[in-house]
Amino acid sequence: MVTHPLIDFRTTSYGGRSFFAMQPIAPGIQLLTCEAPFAHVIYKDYRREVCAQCFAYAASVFRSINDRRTWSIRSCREGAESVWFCTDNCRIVWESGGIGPLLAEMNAILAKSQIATRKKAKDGLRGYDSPDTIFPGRPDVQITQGYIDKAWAEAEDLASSRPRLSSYCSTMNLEDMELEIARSVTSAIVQRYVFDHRPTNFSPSMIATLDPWTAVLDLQSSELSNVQLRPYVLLAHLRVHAFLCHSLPKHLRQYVPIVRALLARDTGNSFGIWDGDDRDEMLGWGVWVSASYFNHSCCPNLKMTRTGRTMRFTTSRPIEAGEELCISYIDINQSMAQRRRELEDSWFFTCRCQRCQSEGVDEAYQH
Ligand SMILES: C[S@@+](CC[C@H](N)C(=O)[O-])C[C@H]1O[C@@H](n2cnc3c(N)ncnc32)[C@H](O)[C@@H]1O
Repeated sequence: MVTHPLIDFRTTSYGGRSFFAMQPIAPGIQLLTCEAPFAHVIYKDYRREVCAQCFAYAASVFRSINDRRTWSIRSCREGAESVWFCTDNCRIVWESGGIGPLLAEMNAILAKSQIATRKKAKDGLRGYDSPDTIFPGRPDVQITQGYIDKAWAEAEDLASSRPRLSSYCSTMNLEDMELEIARSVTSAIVQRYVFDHRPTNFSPSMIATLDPWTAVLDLQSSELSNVQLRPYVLLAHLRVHAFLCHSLPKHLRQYVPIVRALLARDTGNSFGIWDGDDRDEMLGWGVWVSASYFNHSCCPNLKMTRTGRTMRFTTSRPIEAGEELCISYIDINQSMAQRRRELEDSWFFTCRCQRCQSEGVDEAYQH
């Protein structure tokens, strides 16, 4: 990981690894830049309104002109889905990067595959939608790591037999959100493929980090907490895995073993792709790998901004030597109880930041 010379990376006593200031740092200093997400998806409803290269949102740019909501510059290649851009320059950058055009082809394959299986599902055929026939246990069992491992072992076993997989998947009615998850995972697979087949004169401008996969595996997994809190997530992930094994072409299928590791990490490490600083609309999500090492604080000292695909982290106040460098994962203008609930429900941890600790002490004192 490439970081600023003023910052150090070490383990905290309360919440895994984090960044710290090695000396006093003035406000407005940019400490980390993450070029591009390793995995990302723009939601279906926004795809014509969000530039595929820089994520500019048409409705924000043309706010004063009510009828202009979609971009008009389009890449429309045979065998690939149509993709929209805010400028010709964005289209040219996207087309020259190698990842974009391959991803558009893969997304067209996924969309076709989903339409075919959905039609059969509507015709009354059953397939992958009866989890108990494939996966061990029942929804009312206590979910342990062993339970999840067993379910994944079953899913991998299923994927190893092409006829069984085709029979299950041929009538699978993938939910819209599952397809978004599949697209996000596919963006990581495509990026990994392009990285592995990069030419010797390769320029890393479109690739998230120089060794993206090792960095992703190093991120904290929240698989168990996520599935314990929302058991339906396990089935959704297993369905996405089966769908990708079934739908992706052979040269990308070899990367499907990364699906579980990625899904285990993306919930606790992804950032929303928002329309602007006011965060009115979330257009999709992405994983900017090294940005995921910032811990949360309800009194953060860093501001996070996105310009195009790039995430930047800048000091928002004077920082002392040794101070932890934190961003906020949530809206910090909420009460302590609301903040705590949101962090526990969406991020699976109890906040131990200084503000929560002092407000917690105050609260206990009042009772
Ligand atoms: C996005 S990761 C941050 C990097 C993480 N510390 C690591 O070692 O990979 C989020 C995780 O960090 C920990 N964490 C972040 N902020 C925290 C906080 N304010 N209080 C307690 N744990 C926190 C939690 O374990 C949470 O699931």
